[in-house]
Amino acid sequence: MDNLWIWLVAAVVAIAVVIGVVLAVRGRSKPAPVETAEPEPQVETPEAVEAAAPKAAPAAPVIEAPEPVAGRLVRLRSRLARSNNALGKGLLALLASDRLDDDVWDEVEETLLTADVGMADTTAVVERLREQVKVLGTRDPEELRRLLKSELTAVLEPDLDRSIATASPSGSGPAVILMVGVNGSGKTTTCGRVARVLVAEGKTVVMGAADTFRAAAAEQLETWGARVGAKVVRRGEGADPASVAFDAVKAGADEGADVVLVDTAGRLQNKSGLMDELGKVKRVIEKQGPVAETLLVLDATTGQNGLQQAKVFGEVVQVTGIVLTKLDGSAKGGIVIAVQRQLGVPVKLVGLGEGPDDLAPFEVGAFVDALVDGAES
Ligand SMILES: Nc1nc2c(ncn2[C@@H]2O[C@H](COP(=O)(O)OP(=O)(O)OP(=O)(O)O)[C@@H](O)[C@H]2O)c(=O)[nH]1
Repeated sequence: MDNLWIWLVAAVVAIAVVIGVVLAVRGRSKPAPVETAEPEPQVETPEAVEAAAPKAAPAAPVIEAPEPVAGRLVRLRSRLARSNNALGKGLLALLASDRLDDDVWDEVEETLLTADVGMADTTAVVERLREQVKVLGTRDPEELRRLLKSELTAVLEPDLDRSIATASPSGSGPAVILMVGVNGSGKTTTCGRVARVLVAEGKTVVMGAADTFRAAAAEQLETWGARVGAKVVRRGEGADPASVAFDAVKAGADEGADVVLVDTAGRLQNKSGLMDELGKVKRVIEKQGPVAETLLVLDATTGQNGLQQAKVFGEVVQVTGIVLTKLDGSAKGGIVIAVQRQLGVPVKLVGLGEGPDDLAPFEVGAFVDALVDGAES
């Protein structure tokens, strides 16, 4: 019996040992526990950081929407009136004098001349006014105001076509608009502002930076292009302006653009060189088709001086419209009358500030109102 107990105990111990061994072996073959320790810090190079950073999509250029074009002159009237109040007020004060004698009429004439109206138109306006006042025998201020406005309106030829051509005269291909004028007059700014309006009207526009004389001009145009959503064709500084203009027109034609705006250089240090260059730009463009519009950009603050320079341009390229810039900075609104009359070309656009929407279609009625009535409505 004793032996039986000994054997039983031995058997239990043996079984326990076997089970222990089996469990120990299993335990060792278990997968190692997942390590939770922090990974070794790695040295990050700027390149690695850049590569690891999520790639941001290139920011789409923000295309700006311009203010409506219609009625801009009325909206910007205070800019005009600010510098021209003297003309209207001065004239009306004179006309309201107790006695309208020769001296007063001489003063009326002088006021118009000081406002840069120019000799021929001043004489014409004064003569007609004198006659009307005499015939009507009126001294009523409102009637005099009406007469003055009507005479100024007449010399500004309100029936001239002031639209900007946006169709090619040949009927196919883009309408090419050439921007000419002395440097600093505002050609590049005008290109950008016109493009801005055209794009907003749903037209596709290509701009050619044919002012290769001044590198900043091409950059300025490119900035405008990005803002308004218009492609800009440019070459390096000193490139042949005519070839840039040609390439811009070709790009416009290839892409089916509606309008190609060509910005040109305007330095006058070497007048004959400049004019030769301008003539060549036009000729080269015309190998692909006629120019739809040649806009002469004039700085209103240069007065009669600017007019002389403008005439030189007219001898080389056939100017079809005038853009009179910086009218906000000129106290001589009468220059509009002189420019149009002496160049025989309509003023189509006027610049009344440096802002992107400060270029207004010229409207005779709104202009004369602002000139005579000043800032009051
Ligand atoms: N106050 C005012 N400034 C204007 C107007 N139009 C243009 N300017 C400013 O005139 C300066 C010259 O304008 P640009 O467009 O560079 O002249 P540009 O004719 O292209 O000059 P170049 O490239 O040197 O031939 C800029 O500072 C414009 O902002 C305007 O109607 N009113």
